[in-house]
Parts: sequence; structure tokens; C-alpha cells
Amino acid sequence: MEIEEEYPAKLLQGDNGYVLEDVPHLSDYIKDLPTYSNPLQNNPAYSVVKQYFVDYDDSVPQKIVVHKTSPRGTHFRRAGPRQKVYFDSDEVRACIVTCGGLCPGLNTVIREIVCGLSHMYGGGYRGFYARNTIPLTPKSVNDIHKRGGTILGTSRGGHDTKKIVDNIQDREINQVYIIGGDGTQMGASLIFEEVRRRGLKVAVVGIPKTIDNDIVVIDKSFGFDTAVEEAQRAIGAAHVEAESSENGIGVVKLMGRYSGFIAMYATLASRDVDCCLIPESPFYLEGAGGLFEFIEKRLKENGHMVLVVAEGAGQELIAESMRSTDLQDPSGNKLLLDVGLWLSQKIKEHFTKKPQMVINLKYIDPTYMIRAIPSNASDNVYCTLLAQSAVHGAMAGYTGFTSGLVNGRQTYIPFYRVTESRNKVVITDRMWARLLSSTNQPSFLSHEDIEEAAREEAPSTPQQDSAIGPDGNLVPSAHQSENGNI
Ligand SMILES: Nc1ncnc2c1ncn2[C@@H]1O[C@H](COP(=O)(O)OP(=O)(O)O)[C@@H](O)[C@H]1O
Ligand SMILES: O=P(O)(O)OC[C@H]1O[C@](O)(COP(=O)(O)O)[C@@H](O)[C@@H]1O
Ligand SMILES: [Mg+2]
Repeated sequence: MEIEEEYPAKLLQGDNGYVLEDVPHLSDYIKDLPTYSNPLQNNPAYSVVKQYFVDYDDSVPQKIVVHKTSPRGTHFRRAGPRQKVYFDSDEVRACIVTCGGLCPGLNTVIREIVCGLSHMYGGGYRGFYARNTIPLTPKSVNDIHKRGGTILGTSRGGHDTKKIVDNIQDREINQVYIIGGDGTQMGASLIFEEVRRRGLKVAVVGIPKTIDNDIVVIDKSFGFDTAVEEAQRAIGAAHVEAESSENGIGVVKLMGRYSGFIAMYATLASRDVDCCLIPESPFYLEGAGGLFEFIEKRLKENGHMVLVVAEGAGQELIAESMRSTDLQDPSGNKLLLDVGLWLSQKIKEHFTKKPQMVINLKYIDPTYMIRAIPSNASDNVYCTLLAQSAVHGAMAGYTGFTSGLVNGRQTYIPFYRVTESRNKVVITDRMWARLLSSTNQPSFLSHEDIEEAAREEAPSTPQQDSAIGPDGNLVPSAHQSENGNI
């Protein structure tokens, strides 16, 4: 049976403004699918756990800060094992792919999907393209969580939905686990649509991966904690270098193409940073309130300083001062100019005009070193829960969803929700205000800038309070940002 129209959003209304943004299910487009008892009920590890199975109606609210009169709002389906499953254990043929940039924890997710299917449901495993597959068994993945990178390899570009689904069909794969960022989830959504159009019993499941933490709705992405921890080591080194020489300046570039979360959290965590520059907050170099003025002030006060810059910061400034290109990577992401090198050069040029102030600048670019390490303990546990949730969801017949943590609970989120926008640092939010007050750096914002930023983040619910104080200064707003917890 071929189905033509696009899959409609599944919105279920309840009392007091309750909305469940549900995810697709195989039974939505394949009738009379057989079901089976979940084999976990006979598994000695789980059978002792009271209420191990998730209640069909369990859901998780997207916003947890509410007022007396607030409507209950959007909810996502709670992840976890269901009493009934839609795959017989012997029937499962699963494949896993990793796409996009590297991120700590990829191997842990792979390991836990394999082990989850095998130990919990007793399934089998395959990859997409014939010559490119690696058979995965619990034995072969046993130690991989201790390694960085992905044992499956990864790439950008080359997405051909029809070819991929042909392959899934030819190889009789019925569960597809796709680990990747916004681009990958977009591709996964197209694969799901095609699978559904062809009426195939194939569960298509996404696991969100982004070291930049730029995926919306979820609390934070796996590997982010590890990245922040490792970034601190680079900041520590920059601080040692800066402190050890007169007018020492340490510049550290961190990842963050459009979202400065790594830079912001590493800055807050380390406390050694004097100024943090992120893509969301424009800055300028010359004149009153500019970066050069601030650097001079800090050097006079402390004799050294540390500057952290996210890779996507100041791109318009660089474009103004040098010939920029519109080159893209194979996935269509704009190739960025190296802001770390550019900024270091600009600072050096500025101080050559001030012979009374000889600086000593050291530039550290730890970006690929940060990305290549294995995940830390907390990310390892997080990866395990994400992977197990994904497996439980696929076994229960859910499809077209991303497995994600929302307000500390594992949930199933429809693909369109995680791809429709990008998670960014909200500079009129409390967290950025905390950073500004911890570094005491200038906000580089005029009154008009602040008003514009606040307008962009205009309060849409009573949970979102004003962000500008009577004096026009940044005032932390009392609401949670789009992704809640961090
Ligand atoms: N809009 C899109 N539609 C289909 N596939 C996409 C889209 N954007 C990216 N992809 C594919 O997803 C994969 C990873 O994308 P990329 O942006 O490099 O990484 P990430 O998923 O981490 O954001 C690539 O193979 C790319 O071709
Ligand atoms: O050099 P590469 O491999 O294209 O990766 C660089 C990019 O990857 C990132 O880590 C993000 O990767 P994703 O798009 O895969 O999430 C960016 O911070 C960085 O711009
Ligand atoms: Mg991307």
C-alpha cells in the first residue's frame, strides 16, 4: 500500500489546555499488526521491578514552571518499555548510522543500542549500504564506550532518501537508528516519510547528537558535559600562559557554530575567563565600550586576561575586514572563518600602536581535541538511557521520533519539533546575565540592541517575564529558556 500525503502532526487535546504532541506509530499506517508480550517481563533483572512498564498515558510536560492559571500546555510521550511490543525478538533486523560531526558518547550510544536489543529483546543488527556494513554484536561493542569517535565512521552530505530506503527494503531491515544533529534528524524525517509512503514495517528512530547543544526541546545533548569539562582544561592552560607573562593574553576558541553554549558553560565553570564571545551576542572592537578598551582595562587591573571565543562569534565583523566566501561543507553548512586567529591578529595589531603596553598573546584552538575524547561518566549514563529509550520505543512500534531528555525525563519527540528551530543562548535570559556578572565583561549592547533582543524573545506565555530593567540594563528573566533545564 502506497500512501501519498505527508504525515500529519498527532496532537491530542486533554483537560485544562493539555496537549500531547504524539509520535507516529506503525499501526497508524499498517493495519492489524500482530503484537507480542514484552520479553522483559520474563527477564530476571526487570521482573522484580514494580511497574517497570510505562503506562500508555504517561507524558512529560515541556514547561515545568507554571502559574496558577497557566494552561497545562505541551507534553511529550514518556519513553520506556511497553507491555506490548510490535516486533517478535527473532524478527528484529536493526541498523545504526552515525552522521555529522564527531561528539563524545557516540560509541556509547551504539553500544547500548546493540546491547539493549540483544540483552533486553534478543534482536539482530545490520547497517545501510552493502559494502559499508559492520556486523555488531554485544561482544564486538563491549569496550567501545571507552573510545572517542564512532566505530561506524561518519560523514557529511550524500543523503539520498530513495536510495537509503531501497537499501533498507532490500536488506529487510525493520529498525533504523539514526544518530546525528539537526541535519541528520531532518534526513531521518525524510526517511520516515518515505518508509511510511511505501507502507513498510520499519521503525525510524533518531538519537539527537550535537556537541554544540543546538538542538531544541531537549534539556541538553549527550557529549556536551564532556565537551565543557575538556574545554576547561584548555582554558586552564590559557590562564597559566597568560598569568606567567606580563600583559599575557590567552585566547581560546571553542566549538559553537550558531550557539555559544560550550563557551558560556566553560566560562561559568572555570572562572578564569575575563571575556566570553558567542555568536548570539554581537561585539565590536574599537571605541568606548568595545573589546579593546576592555582588554586594556583588564590588563591594567590584573596584568593578564583570558578570552574565550565560540567559533561562530563575530563572523560579520570578520567578513567586513576580509574577503569572505560563501563556501559550504558537503552538508550545506557555511564554512566559517577562523575567528580565533582573526581576533588574535586584531588584538596584536591594536597593541602594536601602544608601545607602552607590550602584550604577550597565546592562541589555543582545542576544538578537535575536545570532540575526539570519550564521554565522561555522566554522559555515559545519559547515552545509555537515550539508547535504551530508543530501543524500547522502536520495539513498541513507535516511529518517526527522536529520543530525548525533557525536564529530566526520557521522552519521544516528533522529528519536526527538533528540526524546526535551533537552540541558542538567549542573551536576555538569566544564564547569560550570570555569565556577564561573573566575568564583568561589557555586554556590547546598546539600549536598542537589548530592546530588539527582548522583542525577538517576546513573552508568549505568562511564564516569560520582561528582560529589561528600568535603567535599560540586562535583567535576568524569570523564565526557563526553550530547552528548560540548562
Ligand atoms: N535538510 C536536509 N535534508 C536531508 N538530509 C540532510 C539535510 N541536512 C543535512 N542532511 C544530511 O544529514 C547528514 C548530517 O548533516 P550535518 O549537518 O553534517 O550534521 P548534523 O546532523 O550533525 O547537523 C548529512 O549526510 C547531510 O547530507
Ligand atoms: O570540521 P567539521 O568536521 O566539519 O566539523 C566542524 C563543526 O562541527 C561541529 O562540531 C558541529 O557538528 P554538527 O553539525 O555535526 O553538530 C561544529 O561546532 C563545527 O563547526
Ligand atoms: Mg548541523
